[in-house]
Amino acid sequence: MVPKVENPEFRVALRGGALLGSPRFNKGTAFTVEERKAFGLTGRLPSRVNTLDEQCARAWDQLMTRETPIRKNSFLQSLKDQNWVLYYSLISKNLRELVPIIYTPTEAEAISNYSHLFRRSEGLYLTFCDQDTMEEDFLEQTKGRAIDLVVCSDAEAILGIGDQGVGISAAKSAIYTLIGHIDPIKSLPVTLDVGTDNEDLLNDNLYVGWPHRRVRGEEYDQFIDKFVQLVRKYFPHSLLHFEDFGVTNAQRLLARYRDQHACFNDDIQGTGAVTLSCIMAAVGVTKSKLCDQRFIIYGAGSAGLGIAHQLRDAIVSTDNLSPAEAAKRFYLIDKHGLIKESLGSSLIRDSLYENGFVRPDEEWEGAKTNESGEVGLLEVVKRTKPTVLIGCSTHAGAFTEEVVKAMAEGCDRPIILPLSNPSKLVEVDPADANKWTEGKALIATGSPFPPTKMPNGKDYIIAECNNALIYPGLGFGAMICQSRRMTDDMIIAGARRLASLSPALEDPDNALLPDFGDAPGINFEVAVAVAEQAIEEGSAGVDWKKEDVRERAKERKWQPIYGEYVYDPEGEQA
Ligand SMILES: NC(=O)C1=CN([C@@H]2O[C@H](COP(=O)(O)OP(=O)(O)OC[C@H]3O[C@@H](n4cnc5c(N)ncnc54)[C@H](O)[C@@H]3O)[C@@H](O)[C@H]2O)C=CC1
Ligand SMILES: CC(=O)C(=O)O
Ligand SMILES: [Mg+2]
Repeated sequence: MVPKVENPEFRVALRGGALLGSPRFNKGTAFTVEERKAFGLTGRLPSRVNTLDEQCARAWDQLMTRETPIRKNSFLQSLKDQNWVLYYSLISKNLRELVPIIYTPTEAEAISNYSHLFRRSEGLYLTFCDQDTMEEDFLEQTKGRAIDLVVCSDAEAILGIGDQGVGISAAKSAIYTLIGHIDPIKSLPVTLDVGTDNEDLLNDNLYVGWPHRRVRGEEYDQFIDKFVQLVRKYFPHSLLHFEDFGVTNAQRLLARYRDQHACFNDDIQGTGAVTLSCIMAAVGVTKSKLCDQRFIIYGAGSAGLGIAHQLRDAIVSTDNLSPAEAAKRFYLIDKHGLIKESLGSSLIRDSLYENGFVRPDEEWEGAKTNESGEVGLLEVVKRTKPTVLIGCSTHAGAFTEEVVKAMAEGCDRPIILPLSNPSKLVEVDPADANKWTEGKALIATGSPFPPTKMPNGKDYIIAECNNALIYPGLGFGAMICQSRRMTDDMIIAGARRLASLSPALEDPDNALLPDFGDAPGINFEVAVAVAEQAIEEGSAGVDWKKEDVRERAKERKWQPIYGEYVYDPEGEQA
């Protein structure tokens, strides 16, 4: 049954302790007197019946007694384990304050301590050594559930903190619910545990994942394929979201499966989309065009590749350039310096080469290099005079004063996006970038940062250019219209809609992207744009019409409010 937005009614088969132990159905002290009688709860609860608002007030007070972000994160995790409606309601009412607690930056700390903070399992764990029972395990966990969304990770490249063995899917799933209105019972976070190469975890007796080196090659591919085929078989209309895979697997898996199923790689496509929106807003402020920009992308992994492709495609479609011409505007840098022809071959560099992103050697003759012949960021900045500098390298502090000042010499309003997460890995603190450019830089970051002061004393709000500002809407849009694919045009439609809602379009001194506090409404608009595009290109379900999208999307929104329960031994159980 799809709950309606107001007063959803559920037929529930659970009673007593089992009902209080179900985070989906538990209401705690908000069970009404009638429900307490019908479900055997009268003796299990204190007398007073609370409203959801009262419960939120109590939970907020308790949360505030936890002094550090990580303790707040643990408290909220426990709340999620107990009562979904209360958890999502509390965070929805305080999005700006609490998203940084359950997502970047605090979630990075929680994931790196996953085994030590572990209390209760969440979602589906598929472990390489148990793959003989993969189908049984999959069915057991999804029994009776109409899954619309599967969020999976093999945890090889979590945020900027690398191989963590286990983690992230549940946090990304929660953001889908908070910002994208997706019913949590329809969303399945999946941990694909293929081992870890993280020595600290392998040597940790409390490590809860599979204590084995990462499985790679053919065996890895077969394991992932077995999982993807289960998703396709049992939930053919679901969206399959890949998160924080290592860059090679991220790229390969997306290419392999995106024509078979609605697949989405958040680090590649979600980051590409939100960065495109941010830069569209910034070029609106500078009154220039996308094709007028010179882009340096510092970090050529999943995020860097996704950003380069998304920007290049947008230049092609907006400014009518050929892909090869558009690619000439980009300078990509990885940990071996500027990616130019003589840097040597790798799967990633080869694919960059095919797409025209590798710079010709002759262009760099005479450039200053290090002893290994690599051309570093400062030299690239000095020689190319970029208008846009994007960081997705995990290299904290890489955008030094010298780099930022060199950039500011070459353009009036440098667009500087240090996107690495969590906050401690940011390529430049926005306050420094603002100071070194005398307030001229247009800045957005991957994790939240406080506003900085403009020379005129006004606050400059640092937009959060994080894929979480767009992936929930992209996903919701694809899901509601049962799109068989997540196409590039659907993603661009979502990115354009987000860009059109930028506060900087009305006031050039305002943030480049909307505030996270407004993310649910913004993502609803993104979802509508995505579904409209899916219908236009024939990817959506047959009964979808563009003019109905908005109303139908509204009906599908999940809200954190308590339903009314009727006891029914044949009813829902989890
Ligand atoms: N704001 C957002 O929405 C997103 C931010 N990110 C962040 O971007 C960062 C990178 O993530 P992924 O692309 O997934 O990682 P990745 O491991 O796929 O790529 C990292 C890239 O940075 C390069 N790199 C590493 N150290 C470097 C150094 N010292 N100098 C120059 N280049 C260096 C590597 O060669 C590689 O090309 C992470 O901090 C991640 O949290 C990733 C996805 C979304
Ligand atoms: C935001 C995100 O997906 C990352 O940092 O990996
Ligand atoms: Mg990620």
